[in-house]
Amino acid sequence: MMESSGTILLECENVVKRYGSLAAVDGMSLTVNRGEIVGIGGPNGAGKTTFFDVVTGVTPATEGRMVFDGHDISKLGADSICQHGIARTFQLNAAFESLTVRENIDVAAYFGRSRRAIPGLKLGQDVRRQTQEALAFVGLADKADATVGQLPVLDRKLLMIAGAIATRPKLLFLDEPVGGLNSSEIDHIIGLVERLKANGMTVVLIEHVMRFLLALSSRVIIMHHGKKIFEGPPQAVAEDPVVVDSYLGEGTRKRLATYFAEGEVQP
Ligand SMILES: Nc1ncnc2c1ncn2[C@@H]1O[C@H](COP(=O)(O)OP(=O)(O)OP(=O)(O)O)[C@@H](O)[C@H]1O
Repeated sequence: MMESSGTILLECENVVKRYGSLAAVDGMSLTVNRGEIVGIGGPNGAGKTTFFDVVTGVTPATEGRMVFDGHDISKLGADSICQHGIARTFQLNAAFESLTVRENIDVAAYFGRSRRAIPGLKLGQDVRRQTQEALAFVGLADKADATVGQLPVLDRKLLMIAGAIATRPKLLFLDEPVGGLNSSEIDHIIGLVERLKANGMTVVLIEHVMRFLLALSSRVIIMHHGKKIFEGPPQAVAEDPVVVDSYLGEGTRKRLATYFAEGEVQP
């Protein structure tokens, strides 16, 4: 079997990112298998977003090796990495405010999967189809002609996810996809990510909302000070004394224990 069709989609080995004397990411290794959802948690400043930035080429790694779908992407820039098939969303809304929903997704679909030497933005049928599919998938088709600046917060989150999936990625990175959302909006995004998984998407997500992280992830990683301090199934997160000490605290540990025991109380 060729490496590119094997089980492993992404392999990161000993990734380090230094900003001056600070090792924001300090020797992270991570393997992501096709079709799984991996969740990353950890306190503010743990290095989660920086890890995403390095893997998606937003900033170069100081050290380490990253292989995606059989290609060494360690030295590639963000555009090439996206064209290889990794897409991401950002913690804060990243969109062209004065363009419409459709126009924003067109831009992602146009630039996302092929190298465009002359950015003429002459949209072909393929781009239009990708945009339409992404809009329909996230449920924004009715708002395609709305200006982004007028959208409520949930729709903005959906827009970012639509932009990412319009590039037809093999791997989707979601950075705090439910930050700032209320409980029913969180449920809405849980449903959407479950549908992505059912459609074969591989997802790595960062989230502080434990209910979201634990409901979706088959494997959870907790980072602290740039390092992985825990990796295991969601049920084991709150059992880990180091995670409870450095991140969750005793109150959340108890809530999570009840959640897993009864499946009712929301952490
Ligand atoms: N461009 C940068 N220049 C200098 N330091 C940075 C830069 N980006 C991040 N850092 C630092 O790296 C560390 C890790 O930050 P990062 O944003 O990755 O943490 P995080 O785990 O994503 O936190 P949060 O949960 O608050 O989003 C922090 O100390 C941050 O101040």
